[in-house]
Amino acid sequence: MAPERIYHMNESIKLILIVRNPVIRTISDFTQVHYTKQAKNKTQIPFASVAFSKSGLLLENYKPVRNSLYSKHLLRWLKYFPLDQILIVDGDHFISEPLAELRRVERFLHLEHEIHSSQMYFNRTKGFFCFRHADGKPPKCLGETKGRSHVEIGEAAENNLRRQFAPYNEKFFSLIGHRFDW
Ligand SMILES: Nc1ncnc2c1ncn2[C@@H]1O[C@H](COP(=O)(O)OS(=O)(=O)O)[C@@H](OP(=O)(O)O)[C@H]1O
Repeated sequence: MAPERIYHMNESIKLILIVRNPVIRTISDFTQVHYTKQAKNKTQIPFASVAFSKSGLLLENYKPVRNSLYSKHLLRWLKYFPLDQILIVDGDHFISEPLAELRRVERFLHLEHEIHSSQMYFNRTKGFFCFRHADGKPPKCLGETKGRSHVEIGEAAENNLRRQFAPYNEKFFSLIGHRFDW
């Protein structure tokens, strides 16, 4: 639905897709669900019971899982847009070297380099890079719901996720002509 609508709005639009290791993305999403439930005093459900069937199969419709099946989503966009209109940003690399990924975004959009290395600094308390405005305004980190410690889902669940994401990852790599170390 969305790709078709956007295509009709502007078929030469440039799209940016940010991805990270889908296992970590799923746990990150589940962590978000966990804290939202906690804030509402709702019962927490263990990861394995919502993400896997009784026999251990990945439940592809569980949102944190579904949104991490990149090949499925990308295929829908590729029906309307060629790959060279889509920039794939490496979200894991963005965490450790944000400026390098931001430069790629600037190049893709044919923008001048507006962000300088002096504006990105590592905030030890946050454990992530934060941003200094050029005009001397106070520096800005992302909010406290970004970059929290993840809920422990256990090694077996992580391995199960890794194994069942693998074919989707392979499909994604072949669609984009590039591999990630997931
Ligand atoms: N500089 C900086 N500061 C804080 N967080 C950073 C930063 N760069 C990347 N990230 C990662 O961004 C993740 C949150 O982005 P999301 O796309 O999940 O946000 S959103 O909830 O969809 O709005 C968030 O995921 P979690 O660590 O799981 O919270 C971060 O790992």
